[in-house]
Amino acid sequence: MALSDAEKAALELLFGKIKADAEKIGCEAMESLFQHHPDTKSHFTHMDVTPGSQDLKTHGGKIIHAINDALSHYGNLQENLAALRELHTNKLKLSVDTIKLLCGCLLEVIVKHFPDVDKSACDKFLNKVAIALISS
Ligand code: HEM
Repeated sequence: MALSDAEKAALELLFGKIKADAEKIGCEAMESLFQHHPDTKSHFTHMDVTPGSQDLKTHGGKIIHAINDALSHYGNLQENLAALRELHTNKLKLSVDTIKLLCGCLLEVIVKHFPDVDKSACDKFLNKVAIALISS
């Protein structure tokens, strides 16, 4: 189901705050991914995956900015995420289920930092991003 205007507005407000701490929050999501799903580390052998490493902060920041950008282009998600879809589908050969693992970890981290978040709207949006990141 599509996000309502109210849900989208609330998420924009939320991501405005998340963006201000993008590296920290993105890094925590990556740490959670590796903790709960250690197999996913195999995609990051070229990075320092030690918790709190600069690599994880930089990469985490990129993820948050990409998701925030996708929210700004919500009506046009497919086009906005075309380059990242090419990367994650064709180059990295990830499945949508693997992408959703990170979405789940990110949601957990967001709830920790912003307990009042509309969890279901956030989950709905992250799910749409996951689907748009992988072409079947
Ligand atoms: C919501 C989910 C995700 C988003 C928004 C996302 C976003 C991104 C972004 C923005 C980049 C950087 C692209 C660039 O530098 O041009 C990237 C790279 C990458 N992503 Fe994802 N990603 C997601 C999920 C995942 C998952 C679950 C994995 C693996 C388990 C993964 C593996 C990678 C890898 C290996 C790279 C290349 C890293 C590098 O060499 O710099 N991504 N992703």
